[in-house]
Parts: sequence; C-alpha cells; structure tokens
Amino acid sequence: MEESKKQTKTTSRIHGFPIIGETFEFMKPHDALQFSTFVKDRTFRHGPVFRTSLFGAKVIISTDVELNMEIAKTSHVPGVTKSIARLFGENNLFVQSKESHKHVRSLTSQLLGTHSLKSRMIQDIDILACTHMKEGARNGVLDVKETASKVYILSVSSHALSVCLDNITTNKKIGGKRTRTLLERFSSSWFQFSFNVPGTGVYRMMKARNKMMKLLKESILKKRASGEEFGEFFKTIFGETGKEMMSIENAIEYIYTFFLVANETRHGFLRLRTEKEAGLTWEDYKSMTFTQMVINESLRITSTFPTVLRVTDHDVQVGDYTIPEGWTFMGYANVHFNPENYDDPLVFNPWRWEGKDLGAILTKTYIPFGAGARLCVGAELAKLVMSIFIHHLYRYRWSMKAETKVIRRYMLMFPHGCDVQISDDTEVDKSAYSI
Ligand code: HEM
Repeated sequence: MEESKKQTKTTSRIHGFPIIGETFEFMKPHDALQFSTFVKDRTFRHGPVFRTSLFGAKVIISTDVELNMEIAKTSHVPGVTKSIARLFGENNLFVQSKESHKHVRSLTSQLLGTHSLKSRMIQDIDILACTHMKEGARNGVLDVKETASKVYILSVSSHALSVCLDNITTNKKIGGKRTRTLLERFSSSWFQFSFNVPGTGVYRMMKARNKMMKLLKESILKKRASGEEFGEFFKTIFGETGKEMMSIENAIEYIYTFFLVANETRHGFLRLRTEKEAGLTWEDYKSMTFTQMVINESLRITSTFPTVLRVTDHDVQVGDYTIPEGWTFMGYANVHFNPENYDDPLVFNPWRWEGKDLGAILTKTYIPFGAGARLCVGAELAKLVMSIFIHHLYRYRWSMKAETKVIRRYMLMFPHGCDVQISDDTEVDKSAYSI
C-alpha cells in the first residue's frame, strides 16, 4: 500500500528541502515554557498529526493523546536520531532487541527503583545537595543545573559506577580537565545529522565516546584482575554466581548510558567529601507535600518537547489515523495544556495538585516521563533529587540572576548559564522551615 493512502489523516506531503527537510525550523530556539512555533503553526494548519522530515528521517509529529498512548504501548523501538543512536552504541541493550531491553529495564528497576532509593540513595543525595549548596553559599553563587547534574551522577555513581569513576578521575592520561572536555563534546552534538566525517560535531563526539568506553573497559578489567570484590551494582549486572548475565561490552555500554542520561554529559565530577550528617528519611521526603506539588506542576508546564519517541515497527491504526511502519514518531504532551484537564493550563499553579496522588509518574492526563514500554526508568530518582534539592535550596536566601534565560532548542539550554546568587545570610527561622 502506498504511504499516502496509509496515512489517512496526516498531511499529504512532506515539506522542506530534500534530506534537511524542516530541520532548521524545528530546531529554532523557543521559550522553554511554550510549544515551539514550528509545532504550533503546523498543528494549526494541518491538524494534530502531521508529517515532516527531520535529520534525514521521515517523522510524524502528534499532539493527539490517544494516538500517543497507543504508540507508546505498542511500539518498542526508540525514536532517536542517527547521531544519538551512534552515541549510545550498537551494543546498547536499551536499543538492541525487545528481550535485551526487557532485561536491562528489570536490572535498572533494581538499581534505581523505590527500594534502592529508600534504603541507600536518599542519604547520598541529601549529603550531596547539602554540601554543594553550602559551598555555593560560601562563594555567593551556585550553578543550579550543574549542581543538580552532579547530584544525579554522583548519587548513581557512589553505588553503581564508583569503580569506573575512580579510574576516570584519577587516570593520569585523561585527568579531570581532559575528562570534562570529553564529556563536553557530547551534548552539543546530540541533535545533528549523522555524518561521521572529520571536522564535524558528530566526529568529535564519537572520538570522545570511544575514549570514554576505553577507560570504562580498562577500569572494569583492572578491577576484575585485582581479585577485589565487586560492589552490589556489578553483582547485579554480572550475576553473583559467576554465570554472566551481561558481557563486558554490554555492561560498559549500559554504564555509559547512565553517564549520558544522568549527567546530560557536560559536568565535572566531585567526590563525596562530608561525613554523613543526620539526614533526610524517606518519611521526611514523603511529607514534603508542597514541594512535590511544585515538582508535578513544573514537569507539567515544561513538557514542551516530545515525551513519546518511537520508530514504528508495524503499521499502527488509531481511529482515522494509520501510522506506517518505519516512521519516527514524536508524541507531544498536549494533554498537559488542555483546559478540560487543567484549568488555566498556561498558569503555573502548584495548588492544582492538592489532594492528588503526588507519587504517580503517569496518568491519562500526565505524561512528562513518557509511557508504555519505554517509560523513563529514572523518574523516581529524578523526583527524589528535585525534592531534596528544593528542600535544601529554600534554606538559603537566593535569587535568579537577571540575565539567566531558559530556552529550548529541543533540549533545554541556558545560554547565559544557570547561576543563582545564594547566601546563608538569612533571618529565616530554619527550624520552622518545612516545605
Ligand atoms: C526530570 C527528569 C527526567 C525527565 C523529564 C525524563 C523524561 C524521559 C522521557 C520522556 C523518556 C522517554 C519515554 C518514552 O519514550 O516513552 C525517558 C526515558 C528514559 N529515561 Fe528519563 N527523564 C528524566 C530523568 C532521568 C534520569 C535521572 C535517568 C537516569 C539516571 C533517566 C533515564 C532514562 C532512560 C534510561 C530512559 C530510556 C528508557 C527505556 O528505553 O526503556 N531519566 N525519560
């Protein structure tokens, strides 16, 4: 059957130049709290589902909630650009096959699930957030994005990746500064055409990736050869019984995935330096009701990017729409901005969450972490880190710098950094502070 006949309700032709298609319009920076003009204009002209061509791929963009949910449930293949697929690697179990994906998701749930957060990670996150904020207050300035990224990567790494990180941060050939440079190569090249030729961002990114992978492999093999006992993370991924659940190559790509996702790849590493103080408990976290209302509202209103990203592996029929096999599908969370679901949807109003289930990461009208088989595996961790971060931040006097600007160019961007002025010169009665 011809494509045009198959797609009964999408626009009849793809616009833009050959190969490049509409990539440049799509990637134009826009206000982070608004949908891109690209999506708004085309939805207005062609309806909630339309076709386009981006980064050399045939793409369907949808703001139709039912279609988005159906694709999320029935399509397993992640919809990433070729440059991202290259970055994550061919052996990456998250993308290799349905079975390998199921396997790594189940491992990741053990590593980042509620039990692990509750029993171990909450304390590290608390210490890290507290330490970095104290240091920021001493210096009078705190880069919020960089600090949050450090908290993510270090809280995961202190249990999971410490073997590798130790080697990477102490490695003589590629010490701290070089490592940072390697990591900086990535984020700017995520959304690019996939030509891997010298001089391009993708080429530099792939070189950096190969160096990082080499270091990770060296670290694991060294640790194995030393006969030292592996920590819990490696016992989980390699299995306790000596029967390997994952090859070294797969394990390295798996670990590397977390470098990329948790770090968003452009921040340096700091070590845990403080002694454990009497920290937050799970009960404290669960009682931060207003903080969680703020987080839910922030995730609702900032979901101006596609949260369901797939390549269809079969024809999908929903109502009048038929999405043909092999197309990249980008599902936008328009449902967050529908006045039938949220009164005055463009207003930031945490109180709308009062009395709702604040722990839910997915409902019919709330999809900031995606849905279906590829629902974000870091969602619980993300919410915990954000809560603890806000909890500590509000113990200081702080204000955004006037020049700070947040834009979206598919990814969130902070062209003038994300610094806040911060000091503990405050008369607020901290003992009475509870959010
Ligand atoms: C506020 C923070 C975060 C947001 C809004 C977010 C959002 C998302 C979204 C929309 C997806 C795609 C789901 C789909 O296609 O249906 C996703 C997938 C994923 N996320 Fe997150 N994420 C966040 C934080 C994290 C963190 C902290 C980690 C790990 C440390 C993480 C790891 C992953 C992984 C591994 C996947 C792929 C899952 C799979 O393919 O099975 N995310 N995330």
